[in-house]
Amino acid sequence: MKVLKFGGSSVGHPDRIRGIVEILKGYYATGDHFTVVFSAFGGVTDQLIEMSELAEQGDDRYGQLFDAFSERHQTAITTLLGETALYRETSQQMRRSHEVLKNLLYGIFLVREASPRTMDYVLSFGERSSAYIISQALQQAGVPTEFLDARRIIKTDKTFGNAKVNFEKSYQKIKQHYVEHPKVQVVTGFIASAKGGLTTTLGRGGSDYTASLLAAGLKASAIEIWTDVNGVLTADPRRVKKAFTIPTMTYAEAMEMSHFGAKVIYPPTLMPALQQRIPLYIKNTFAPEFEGTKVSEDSNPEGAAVRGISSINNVALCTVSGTGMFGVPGIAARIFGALAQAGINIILITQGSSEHAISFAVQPAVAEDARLAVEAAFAFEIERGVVNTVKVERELCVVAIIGENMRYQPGISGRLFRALGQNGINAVAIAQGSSELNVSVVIAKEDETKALNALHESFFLSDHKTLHLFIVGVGLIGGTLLQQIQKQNEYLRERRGMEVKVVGLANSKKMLFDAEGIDLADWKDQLRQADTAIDLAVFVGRMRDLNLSNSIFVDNTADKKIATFYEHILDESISISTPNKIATSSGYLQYQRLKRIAEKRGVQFRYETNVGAGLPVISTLRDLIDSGDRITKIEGVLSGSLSYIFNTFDGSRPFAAVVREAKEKGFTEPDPRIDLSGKDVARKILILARETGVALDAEQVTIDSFLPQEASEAADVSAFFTVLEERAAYFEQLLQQAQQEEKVLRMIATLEGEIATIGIQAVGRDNPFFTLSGSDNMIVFTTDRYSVRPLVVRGPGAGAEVTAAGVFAEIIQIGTLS
Ligand SMILES: NC(=O)C1=CN([C@@H]2O[C@H](COP(=O)(O)OP(=O)(O)OC[C@H]3O[C@@H](n4cnc5c(N)ncnc54)[C@H](O)[C@@H]3O)[C@@H](O)[C@H]2O)C=CC1
Ligand SMILES: N[C@@H](CC=O)C(=O)O
Ligand code: NA
Repeated sequence: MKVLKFGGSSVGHPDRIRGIVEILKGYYATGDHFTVVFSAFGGVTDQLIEMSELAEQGDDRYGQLFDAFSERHQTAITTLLGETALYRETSQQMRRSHEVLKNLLYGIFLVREASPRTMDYVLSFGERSSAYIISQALQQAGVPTEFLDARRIIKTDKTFGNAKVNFEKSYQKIKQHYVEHPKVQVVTGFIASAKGGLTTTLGRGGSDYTASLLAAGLKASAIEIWTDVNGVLTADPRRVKKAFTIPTMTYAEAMEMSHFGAKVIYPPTLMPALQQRIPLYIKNTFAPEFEGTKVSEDSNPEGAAVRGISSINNVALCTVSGTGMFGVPGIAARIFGALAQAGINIILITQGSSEHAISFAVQPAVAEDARLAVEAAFAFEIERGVVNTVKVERELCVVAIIGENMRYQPGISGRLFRALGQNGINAVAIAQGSSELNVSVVIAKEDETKALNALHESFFLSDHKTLHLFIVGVGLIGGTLLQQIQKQNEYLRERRGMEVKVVGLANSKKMLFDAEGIDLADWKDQLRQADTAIDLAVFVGRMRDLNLSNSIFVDNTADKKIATFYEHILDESISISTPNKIATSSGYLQYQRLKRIAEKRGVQFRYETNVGAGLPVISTLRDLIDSGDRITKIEGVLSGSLSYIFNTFDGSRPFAAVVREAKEKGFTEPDPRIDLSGKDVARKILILARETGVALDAEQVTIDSFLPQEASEAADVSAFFTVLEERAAYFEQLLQQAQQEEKVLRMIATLEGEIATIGIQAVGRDNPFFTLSGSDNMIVFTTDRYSVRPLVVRGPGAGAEVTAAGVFAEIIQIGTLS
């Protein structure tokens, strides 16, 4: 024998009931014995409460609600039974029953009173109507059924609203009834009766309770709870989009999950069945073929350590502290005694072993009462200053990981706190029961969704991670990056288990957000049509408010302003990847501060493309230093555009034309004067110096400019090109001089000790920089270990594809680390 229960919205509408009839027909066809429990049609219990309240207040609008109630059931009968004899019988029977309810409501209206006893009777009409109608529909579908009013078999005391079951008597009646009634019994959930035939109800989760009592009384082989979701999920799917069904879990785990508000089952009411170890299946009426969740006592120590993640979304944390608490027995008893006396339920308790403070979480609504109760209990100590007044912190929530197997696996808490820490979520209080069934952490309420997602990703989807990108600047590099992401997303998803979503995008005019990810196929149109003007402060505010896990800010501009927001962004625990050199090459103190904040917040501040574009220059330098090498000299051709210009300028075209070409090819900075003046190279050698630990500032880099003075002083880019054109002969002369000596021109940067210099040099065949071509960069590291033959990094050091790819790779690295 199996006990099935259908409830909530799965009995909300005749169409859905038809689905249930189909499921039950299937059961009947297999020849298995079963009985089925129904709760009232979705929303009906609340409507009955509302009618009674109106009637009690003398408000005759209760009549309209009653009419709607009656109509709803008649419509269900018509829809389910059509024009048949059974329809007429059912409809009439229902009218007779509802007439009683109508009179009852009128009685309440007259005496202006709805006692708990009366209310239980009123509420019984919900289950009695639904179970009766469905039993008739099943009969019509060929399943021989009988409607069973559970008041006949479940006996309770007279605690109306939440009656206590007389198990012995109920089990006996259940057994007897089922022996005498071989047809499929269609049972009303939630209701029972007390001595004298008085109607009672079973309290929260009442219909589950009915099913559980039947299962225990009948020694059933299984209970199936049919609802409107795919079993118990790893997390609340409204908050965690990637939550999935937990295929098996233990009773204890199911109880923990439900305590935290996974509303699928209400285990306290399932106790009778659980005590007899009857397995429980949670299934979806809308997807009957789906396996759902099996809850049983089988635990599998080999299985996943964490089964589910849950939260309580609003708590207040009260802390009692003071010097008078250390080593004094009875303090905890007094605190919790006072709270018990005030009728306050405690959600979580923590005390550090210094015994200096005890914290407990309660519902915010009772926090003030809790404070008063404890302060009254400790009035004497508070007056003497040995116990402090109670500190109440609000706007908090509790997130918890749940699983029986946690106790077998070390490292679970480490993972928990790493996931929270990397997302900038501060743990206010921590509690873990010694059963290790759950680890609970109190955090800020605003971080709840982010925390749930971060934890879910960390424990269930370690091979499935979503990165949330906020990209500012969609020029050459930014635009190419978006193209690369769009092209590579499928590979990353399938091969690396990584989803890269661009959730914020801005150019110099507009900004655009979509937490689900902006469609990269037409980001240009979307940005053009966006109605929000770019405002960086607002952009940063939105990043914070969206509060998404694994958020990364990508600055693809050359703008100074944006760099001023970096500190704030890192402080919000958002990582940064940028090709923009402004932040790293401005004041040394700011550079240091950014690194410190990133470290403090456990996020990444990365800028590999600042030097050598996509070439691994900064990472190589870091590897050398981290592994204990000492840098003695760095020499390099660090400008892609100058490299290209000198490799291309052969006298056949004017110098200005070659510079223009370098700009068109995307090698120069948005303002090419920055490259030609040596400023860009100066920034790069400065960054390398800083990475080696030399605290240089820009003024300390000596630049030996090769530009004629008028070019250096040109007011804007167009004036600059005019000067380059006018001074064509000057550049030709530079070239000829080099050519006469069979040399080539190179802009070379050098760092030796604390001295950084930059200058143009004519180099011959014996010089390693001689052979460079295209936009090549070449960085030569001389170190203690690489002293005779230095370590060399060489390759294209500018250009859209290689630079964007460098940024993209860095984004993936950040994602892998987080
Ligand atoms: N082009 C290259 O080969 C390399 C470039 N970089 C760096 O990459 C960055 C971007 O360079 P490109 O893409 O070549 O320049 P770009 O001029 O093509 O793109 C920059 C974009 O940023 C936008 N922008 C400027 N200020 C903005 C603001 N406040 N808000 C929103 N958008 C803003 C501009 O409108 C422009 O579309 C620069 O910092 C550059 O130094 C780094 C390595 C190599
Ligand atoms: N404009 C730069 C691009 C890379 O940072 C260069 O020419 O090297
Ligand atoms: Na690089």
